[in-house]
Parts: sequence; structure tokens; C-alpha cells
Amino acid sequence: MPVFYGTEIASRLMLGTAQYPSPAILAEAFRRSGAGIATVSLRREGAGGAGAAFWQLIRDLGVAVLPNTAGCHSVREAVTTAHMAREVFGTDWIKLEVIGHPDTLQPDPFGLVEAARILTEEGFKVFPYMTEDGVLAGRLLEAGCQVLMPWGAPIGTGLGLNNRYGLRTLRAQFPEVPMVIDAGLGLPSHAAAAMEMGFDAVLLNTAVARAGDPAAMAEGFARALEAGRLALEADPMEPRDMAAPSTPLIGLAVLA
Ligand SMILES: CC(=O)[C@@H](O)[C@H](O)COP(=O)(O)O
Repeated sequence: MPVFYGTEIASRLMLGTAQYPSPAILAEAFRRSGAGIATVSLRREGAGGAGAAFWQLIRDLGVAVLPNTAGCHSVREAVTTAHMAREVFGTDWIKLEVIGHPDTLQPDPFGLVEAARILTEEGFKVFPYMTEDGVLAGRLLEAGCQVLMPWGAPIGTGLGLNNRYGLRTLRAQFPEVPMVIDAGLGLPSHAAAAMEMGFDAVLLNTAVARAGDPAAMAEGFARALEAGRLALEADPMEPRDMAAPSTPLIGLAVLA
């Protein structure tokens, strides 16, 4: 199972907590999937009222909490949000989002590295939401990140693994670094593919929360992750261009 900053997590599935039809359905999705981490936006939180009820719901899930800086578009905003999240959620883990473009929600690589450096120097354990760029990965590791979270596709699109070549290259470049595919997954098969490529976990929200039956979809993702991981560990065959008969040729019927 994946180890993030020295903590072993019981599942390869990390789920977001937004957009569910109801709190009960959110809780059921976590229960059926066995997800090990819930990512929570500070923007959902408040000091009391609905915020407090939501926080209690998350506590009751019994999973590790990964606060995020979702919706932050500058270094300052992300760092301030991380400070507040540490206080509210009582953890130094932070999923760092510094959004660079309002339409694609693509991470801002420059702001991300700067914010990551500031936060790791302050003792945060940073999980940076990034593109699949290998140079950026190197800079984030230099900045002190010990986990990387490359995107599958833009947030909320459900497109899956948009750049498989880039993701494969990134995985091969840093084989020892725990990596989580974050965002853009739409189907369990996308999660299975991420496992087959050697990624350690996936984080998703929209595909589950917006499904007709979120709890069933969450379970579907959990099963796909297991299947994909099993396939990776089973040492899959190499694909080849030329056909090769899988049935022996000897013993063929001879027609006179
Ligand atoms: C909840 C969260 O952290 C999102 O910003 C995350 O990246 C998930 O993206 P999807 O909703 O596309 O799964």
C-alpha cells in the first residue's frame, strides 16, 4: 500500500468530498470504496453551523484527511489557505493547488514551486497538484515535496489519462517517488490504467460524486484499482506489432 510522508495508507483510492447529492451518499461512497484519504476544501469549512456539521461527517468517516487549496490562483492565496487549513483540520498535510488558468484549471508551475518551497520550509507535507512535466517534478522534489500528484486530465472533465506518454515518462524518471494521479478521471478503467502504469494511488471527486449512483461508482473505482495493481504485479506481457498464434500449430486437421 502507498506510503506518504512515512504514513502507510490502507487504500489506493483518495476521494474528494464535494458535489455529492447528500452527506449520507458521501458517507456511503466512502464506506463502499474503502477510500483511505478524504480531501477537503477549506472553502467548505466554517467555524460553526454547516461547516461544523460537515467536519463532523468527515471525522466520522475514520479516514485520513488531506486538506486542499482548491480554487487558489496565487502563491499568497494558497499559502494563506494552507495556514488556515492546518489550524482548522489539525494536520500538516496539504494538497497544494495553485491554479494557473481559469478555463483549463491547469496548475501554475511557477507558483506551485514557489508555494511548495515556502510551505515545506514551514514544516508542511506538501502534495502538489501538477502537470505531468518531468522538469517541474524535479523542481518540486528539490523544494522538499516527497509526493507528486500529476493530473490525468483537467479537473472535472472525466477525460481520463490525457497524456499517457508523458505520464509514463514521469513515472520512469522518478521510480521511487510516490505518485498519485489527481483529477480528470471519469471511469474505473482510467484508474486501472493508472495502476498498470505503476502509479501508487488516484484522487478523484467528480466521477463519483456526479455519477447516478455515487456509492456504486466509488466501489467500481476501488475494484478497478485492485485489478490494475494486480495486473502490474503479475508482470504483464509486452505488446507486439506482429500477430503470434496463441494455439499450437501441430495437430491441425489436414483436409485432403
Ligand atoms: C477535490 C479535488 O481536490 C479536486 O480538485 C481534484 O483534483 C479532483 O478532480 P476531479 O473532480 O476531476 O476528480
